[in-house]
Amino acid sequence: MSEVLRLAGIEKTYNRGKPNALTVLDGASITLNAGEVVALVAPSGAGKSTLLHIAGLLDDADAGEVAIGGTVFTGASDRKRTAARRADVGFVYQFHHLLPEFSAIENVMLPQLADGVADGAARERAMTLLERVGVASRAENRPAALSGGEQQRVAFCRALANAPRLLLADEPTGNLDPATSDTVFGALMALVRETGMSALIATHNPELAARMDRTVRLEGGLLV
Ligand SMILES: Nc1ncnc2c1ncn2[C@@H]1O[C@H](COP(=O)(O)OP(=O)(O)OP(=O)(O)O)[C@@H](O)[C@H]1O
Repeated sequence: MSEVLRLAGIEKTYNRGKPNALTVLDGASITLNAGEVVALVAPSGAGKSTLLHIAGLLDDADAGEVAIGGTVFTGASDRKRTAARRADVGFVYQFHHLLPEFSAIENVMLPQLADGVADGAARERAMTLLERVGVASRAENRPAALSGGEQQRVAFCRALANAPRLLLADEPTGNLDPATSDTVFGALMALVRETGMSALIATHNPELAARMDRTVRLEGGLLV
């Protein structure tokens, strides 16, 4: 099976060499194969966000190897990392981070336009994604006019707009009430399964974790 993400022996210490140095990752390793959806569980402050940022080439590890689609990015130039991030990785955060001055559909079109997709094609793909998660009727509204669950669904569509092979999500429904979280998470999982992408999804919710293929726990800087 083809490998989509490999983290090998990742180490990260904040404030390295200072009295307040804090080692967050101390040899964390994981491999995600194509189509695999993995729950990342950890106590607050254990380093989930740090790990996801390193996996998504947003932050550098002190040691260890990050490979996406079999290409190793350790020591790669910023240009190469940015290109890989744009082409291969979709991010979803606890808060949607949609651009407030653009409509829902424009938010989903923007990453495609930045990638050189023509306006018409970008609009069509955005609409298809919004339909799949049940928010097509709100496409022309700005984020402020949408409910929290709707905003988060639009954020999922934006993360998947460029058909990345890897989705990294940090408590993607952590901001929603339990019932909404359950439905909105279902919409995300349906999209992920349909596209066959791999995903690493941080969650505190054991019920959501149980809906993924397996769970890894971040403990003492290691993934177990
Ligand atoms: N830039 C930074 N400089 C110094 N310390 C940091 C920095 N970023 C994070 N930390 C610390 O590293 C630890 C891990 O942070 P991180 O955000 O990765 O945890 P987390 O598991 O995502 O937490 P939560 O579930 O609460 O969001 C925390 O103790 C945090 O205070």
